[in-house]
Amino acid sequence: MRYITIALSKGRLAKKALEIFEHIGITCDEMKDENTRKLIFTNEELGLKFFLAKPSDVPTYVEYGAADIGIVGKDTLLEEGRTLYEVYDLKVGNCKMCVCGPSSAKEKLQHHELIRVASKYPNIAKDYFYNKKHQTVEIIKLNGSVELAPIVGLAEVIVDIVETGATLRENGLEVLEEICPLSARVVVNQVSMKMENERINKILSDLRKYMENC
Ligand SMILES: Nc1ncnc2c1ncn2[C@@H]1O[C@H](COP(=O)(O)OP(=O)(O)OP(=O)(O)O)[C@@H](O)[C@H]1O
Ligand SMILES: O=P(O)(O)OC[C@H]1O[C@H](OP(=O)(O)OP(=O)(O)O)[C@H](O)[C@@H]1O
Repeated sequence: MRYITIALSKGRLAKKALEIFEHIGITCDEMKDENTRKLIFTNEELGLKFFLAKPSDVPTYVEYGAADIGIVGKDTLLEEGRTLYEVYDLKVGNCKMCVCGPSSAKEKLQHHELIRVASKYPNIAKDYFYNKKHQTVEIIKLNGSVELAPIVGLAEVIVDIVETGATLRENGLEVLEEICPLSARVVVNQVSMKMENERINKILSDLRKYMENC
């Protein structure tokens, strides 16, 4: 029997995803060992393989069929723009994508001034400013600690994830505009959905039943 392969996003979402899979009888104890350097894990009994990948790579593995199913944040899906089926909202990892900055940047946004926008998510930032707001801005790609950008004068505002708001508060920044809500999604390779329909649909319907009873 062919294995069904599931790609999980390393970091925040992996633990939450593994917990949900455990509730529907899909376990992978080996993967919980935080000291392991192993990259791929097999549950022979269930005919499943799991692997952990960098969140931004999960949609790539799923689009190419190296993984049949993926668990990934909506932010990553929007940013990567891959061709796959987004089938289910797991309603965990809830946060939102926002334009943030010091309160002094509010007016610049309102007056559509030519500002610099720093983000780990340049495509989301472009889509928001160019297509939704019809505002010309300069987008600067960063890889983390994006809140630094307005503090040190690299950009007037940032486009980033806000969950509790603590990072913004502690750095004298605030949400200036909300772009969209985010959460973890289940995605499926388009060919696998047809070729392995029965087995994939069983996993999806078990997930759905569990989530409905939460
Ligand atoms: N407070 C939060 N900050 C960032 N991401 C969050 C938060 N809450 C939930 N998420 C979700 O978790 C995912 C990111 O997880 P995590 O922060 O562990 O990875 P990362 O550090 O962004 O990965 P990378 O190594 O690619 O930079 C996001 O894609 C998002 O969907
Ligand atoms: O609203 P909060 O609860 O403070 O969470 C939001 C912060 O968490 C994330 O950063 P992360 O910890 O992933 O580090 P990074 O900036 O290096 O990506 C995100 O980019 C924000 O900075």
